[in-house]
Amino acid sequence: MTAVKTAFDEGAQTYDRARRQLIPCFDDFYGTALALIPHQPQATFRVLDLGAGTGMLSSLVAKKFAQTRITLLDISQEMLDKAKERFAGMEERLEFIAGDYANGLEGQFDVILSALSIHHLTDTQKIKLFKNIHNALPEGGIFINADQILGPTPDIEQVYQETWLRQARDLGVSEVDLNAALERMQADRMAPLSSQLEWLRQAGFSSVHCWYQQFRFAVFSGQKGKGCTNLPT
Ligand SMILES: C[S@@+](CC[C@H](N)C(=O)[O-])C[C@H]1O[C@@H](n2cnc3c(N)ncnc32)[C@H](O)[C@@H]1O
Repeated sequence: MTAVKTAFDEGAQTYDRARRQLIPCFDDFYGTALALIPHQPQATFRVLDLGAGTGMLSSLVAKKFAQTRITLLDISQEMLDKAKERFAGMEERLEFIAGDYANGLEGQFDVILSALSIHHLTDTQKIKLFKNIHNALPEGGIFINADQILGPTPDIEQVYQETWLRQARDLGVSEVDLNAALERMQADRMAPLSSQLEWLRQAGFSSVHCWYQQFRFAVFSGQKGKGCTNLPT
């Protein structure tokens, strides 16, 4: 995990500026994750954002759900420091924890979500994390993961990678930001979507489903208990 921490500590200052180019489907990707949260805008509930980084996803949650308490967990203190700047004035609703979620989770949450982070774990660590997430949720609680996935075959993986590079360049990403992203991606441990959905089922989740995919980018979830409780219809 040291390589991941170092990569994000070093990239924290410039991380935000190329997000919309590096995630060509930005609005649908984050928007789907947000739409899956099974609560009314005025509801009070607890959210844990795994690998929250500079708070991109948490900020969307905080804006849509004005009463939530959000815990931002990240291994990089530098990324969390940028998140603190983003949330200046809202601190009473937020908790910032510097730590490695592969080492276990503390506390109970109604919604656990993550964006572009869990692909840094090995498969064994992902399987363990999914179990720990299930344990940290109440009945009806939901886990939502918006992440990069590995192509299920080498030729499909090549299409994912080439499509991503072309789309990012078409959107005008600078070579500096693209190279920084490619450098960070050296530490990626992506897994195919089908494996991850199976690991969620094995961890005890129901209604395990991928709700959105655009080549490399997928949004999938599982609920604890009966499943599809209060999901948007
Ligand atoms: C690509 S950034 C995504 C940040 C944010 N979720 C977003 O959507 O912009 C990945 C983040 O995950 C964090 N991260 C990676 N592995 C982690 C781990 N095992 N424990 C905690 N944070 C981790 C990194 O430090 C980094 O801030």
